[in-house]
Amino acid sequence: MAFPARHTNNYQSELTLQQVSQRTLSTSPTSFHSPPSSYGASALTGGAISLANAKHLKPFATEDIKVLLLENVNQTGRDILSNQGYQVEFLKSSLPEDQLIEKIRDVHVIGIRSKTKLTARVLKEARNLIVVGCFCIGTNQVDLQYAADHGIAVFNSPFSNSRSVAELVIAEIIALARQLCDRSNELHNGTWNKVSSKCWEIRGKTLGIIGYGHIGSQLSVLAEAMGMSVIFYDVVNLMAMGTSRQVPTLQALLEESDFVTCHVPELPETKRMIGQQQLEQMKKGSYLINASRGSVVDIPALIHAMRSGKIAGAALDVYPNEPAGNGDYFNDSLNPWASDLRSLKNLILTPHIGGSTEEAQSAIGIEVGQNLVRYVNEGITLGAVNLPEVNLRSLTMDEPDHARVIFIHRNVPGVLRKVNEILGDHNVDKQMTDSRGDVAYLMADVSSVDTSMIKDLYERLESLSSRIMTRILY
Ligand SMILES: NC(=O)C1=CN([C@@H]2O[C@H](COP(=O)(O)OP(=O)(O)OC[C@H]3O[C@@H](n4cnc5c(N)ncnc54)[C@H](O)[C@@H]3O)[C@@H](O)[C@H]2O)C=CC1
Ligand SMILES: O=C(O)C(=O)COP(=O)(O)O
Repeated sequence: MAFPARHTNNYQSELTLQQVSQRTLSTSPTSFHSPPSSYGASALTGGAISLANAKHLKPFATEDIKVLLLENVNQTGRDILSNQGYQVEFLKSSLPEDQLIEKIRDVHVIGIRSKTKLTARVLKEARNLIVVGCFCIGTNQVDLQYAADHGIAVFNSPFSNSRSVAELVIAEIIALARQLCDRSNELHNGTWNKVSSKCWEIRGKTLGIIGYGHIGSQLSVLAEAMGMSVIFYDVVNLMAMGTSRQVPTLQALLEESDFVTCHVPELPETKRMIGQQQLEQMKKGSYLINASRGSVVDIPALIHAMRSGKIAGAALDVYPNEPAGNGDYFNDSLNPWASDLRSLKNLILTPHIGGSTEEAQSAIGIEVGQNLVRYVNEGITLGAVNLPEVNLRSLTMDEPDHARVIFIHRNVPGVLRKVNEILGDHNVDKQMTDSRGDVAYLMADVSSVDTSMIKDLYERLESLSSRIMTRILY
């Protein structure tokens, strides 16, 4: 159980420390809860330690843990969280900011995908939040620094949908080269238009990959298997897969490629990295694909390059503004150039479906769901994208009077001395601490503690000026 889940300065202004402690104590069973039989030990321990008699730590009464899942998170993830006894609210779409703020006030855990923007303004209202699960790859939608500074861990699924994106891009390369979508649309409208002019095989053509990470490198292998030559540009020196080749500059890639595809994260440096100048550097009659983030390509510049014939076709899966849910939304009020895009030939427009396959969504649900449970119940931050990664081996059932102390604090000199003075009255079995930038994460297992000692430990840790968040699991 956690003692208590979280209270920040905001929270403190509503409930005094004592009220928080009393409330948590009164609702907190001090005894060990057996995990539901449907739930495997490896999920709880993250597989790090598979002791047959591992003691599964729990936050305060698990039914008090409130989870909000937005954007149609997969059933696998929903089941993992529900099976813990948490209260899970599930919504199919994202929420407008005002509704999000209302909902986020109460929850300890929020699960989102790429649409929900967890800005500082939203997170400021999330006074009970301890963890965010991004059930996707990208984490650009979350203010990661604000979250870290307030002790909110953020997890994602770094590669569960990479293959799905790579396969979509392969499909798009062939579809663009053969003007497949135009032919299909024409025939849907009753027009037979059998042409070969400017339709190509992809064999022997050069694919230029911008960003050679999980998706880019996977795509490289698939493209070579179909006879393409692959070059890539990345800010990091990377091992080339197969016979692909890293080029030194973006310009070199653009000048040499028949197909250019973007697989970089959204960063200040990647914002409009494909603009008018870069489109001019591309070969005449080449193709552009963007399934990374909508901010990476300057769309008005692309429209111009396609109208002029410089770019023979393009595929876009992502846009600067995307609607919160499904419906009739792709119009000029969402993005001012939407109708211009819709009028272009050989332009494939897809609604951010790169990672939308059964396989990817199911795997992401499991991975992020397990990470969330492991963090809530055991405080383990392995895989967190904004906090130091800290793990401790599980407590065992032979250690009934143990508690796990988690102290997230500002990384300033002298904190460990003070923490150890507080823990020093107890037997500290094991302790691990690490820092990431300004934030440090300490986890310690202490033995021979009863509830009143835990309350005392909690209050003394909370009184340290460096404290960001204290949780005690037992
Ligand atoms: N359309 C969709 O449904 C999906 C879109 N994505 C997007 O794709 C992006 C890439 O995904 P992964 O390959 O998994 O990421 P990754 O982190 O494995 O790889 C990104 C690569 O980009 C490189 N990079 C960063 N800044 C760069 C720059 N300025 N110039 C050149 N290279 C740069 C990095 O060094 C890294 O090698 C994600 O961040 C996400 O935004 C991811 C999954 C699904
Ligand atoms: O994984 C990502 O970063 C994606 O862009 C996919 O996002 P989604 O889960 O489809 O909202």
